[in-house]
Amino acid sequence: MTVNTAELNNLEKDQQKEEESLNLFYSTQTVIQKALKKLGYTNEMYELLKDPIRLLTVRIPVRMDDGSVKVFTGYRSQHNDAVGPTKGGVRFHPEVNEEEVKALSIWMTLKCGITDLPYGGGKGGIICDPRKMSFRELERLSRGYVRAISQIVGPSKDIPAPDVYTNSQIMAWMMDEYSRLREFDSPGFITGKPIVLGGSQGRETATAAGVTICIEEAVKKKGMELKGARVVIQGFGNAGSFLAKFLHDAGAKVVAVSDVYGGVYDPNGLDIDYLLDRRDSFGTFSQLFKDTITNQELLELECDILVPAAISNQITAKNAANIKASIVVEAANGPTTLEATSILTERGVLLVPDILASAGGVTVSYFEWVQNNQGYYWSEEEVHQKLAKVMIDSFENIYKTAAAHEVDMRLAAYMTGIKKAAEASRFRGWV
Ligand SMILES: NC(=O)C1=CN([C@@H]2O[C@H](COP(=O)(O)OP(=O)(O)OC[C@H]3O[C@@H](n4cnc5c(N)ncnc54)[C@H](O)[C@@H]3O)[C@@H](O)[C@H]2O)C=CC1
Ligand SMILES: O=C(O)CCC(=O)C(=O)O
Repeated sequence: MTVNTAELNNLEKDQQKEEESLNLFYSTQTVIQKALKKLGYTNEMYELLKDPIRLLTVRIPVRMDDGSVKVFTGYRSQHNDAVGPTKGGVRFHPEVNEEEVKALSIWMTLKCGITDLPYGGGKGGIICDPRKMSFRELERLSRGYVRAISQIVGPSKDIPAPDVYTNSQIMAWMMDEYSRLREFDSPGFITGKPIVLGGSQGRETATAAGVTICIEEAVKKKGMELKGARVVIQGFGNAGSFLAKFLHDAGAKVVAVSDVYGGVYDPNGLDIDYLLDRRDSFGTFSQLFKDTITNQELLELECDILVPAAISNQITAKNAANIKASIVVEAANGPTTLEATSILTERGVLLVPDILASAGGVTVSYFEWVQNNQGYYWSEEEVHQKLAKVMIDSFENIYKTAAAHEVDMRLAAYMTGIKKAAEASRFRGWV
């Protein structure tokens, strides 16, 4: 078969388009530009907000248990600090890269804007596979990361938190290392800590609680009932596992859940308590089962509500037409590409975007930081009531913005989220 030059050019263009749609940073910039334009800002504002103001790349030498030294690469990206200190999680994952961390830090600005928190966005990551490291190696890596980024972080500069494959133990080591460096106790340096070290009630389940509230609101908008609704969840870590529990307890039928290796499916509903009991600290359980499905099969299952709660780029132009759910709620950061967003929206699927749906985590992180600053701690009930108000108000605001501007929920969320950073930058005279 011969292919002529025009066909080759088209093939290259198609390939480029596909690559672009999977590039989180590029697609984020595209939506930021649209949102700023809709809000009437000049291109200068876009020039300021299209990139993080600061990105630090660090090399972290770690003595491994066998005596050898391994050098890890890490990042901390600070998108915009016009509103206040930057805030966002740290991810430990083999696929962490600079572009991803930059995009994630922009999304943190948007989440903080949507929920009206006094922060800009930050995010960090280390290229590593914590599943293949010992407890002590992880401790040395966590402490090394804090020493490497210590100049640009702090309780009123940039406040880290947990994200993929990091947890309250890692936050505790990081807080301890920072406190040692500064020679005073600094609980407000990081959130997502164990309760005994100044962690907040409800932070561990906050992301899932926020997603649950968004699902309740979305179900109402669609005129559906949560009780009996069939739910599929991709990912069974911090976000996915607690979400499965909350929805199961609310009477929904969780028919499938998955981890990195695959998923389990039962059209009659899964035994969520059993799965919670069997998962490990990395949100892994599926290897205990013989009869599993792939993550791709899971996304396309018959269901009413689909929640991607694992990693990015899961719903793409290739599978968006096969998604059966009428509500998709993004617990993960960046699980749906822009092309897939258009396909789902055109098909009438209600898509609740990541920067709204997963904002419960940073909201309760803010509550944790406030409690650390005032040295007075709230009950779980108080935290939950405050979180519910923030999530319901944010959902309603974005739903109304989408209707008023006749745009999808993602663009409406970007418009709402970017406004605060843009206005703060304008008042400071930066643009
Ligand atoms: N933990 C938090 O407070 C927040 C988390 N998120 C987002 O939620 C998502 C999940 O985060 P966590 O639950 O904290 O992480 P986690 O590390 O606790 O769990 C991750 C889950 O995803 C699964 N997974 C990993 N790679 C996968 C792949 N290639 N395909 C399918 N499943 C895969 C893992 O097996 C595990 O079940 C991420 O996108 C994260 O950025 C968003 C806001 C806050
Ligand atoms: O809790 C936080 O500060 C940040 C959580 C986070 O990294 C996220 O929402 O993606």
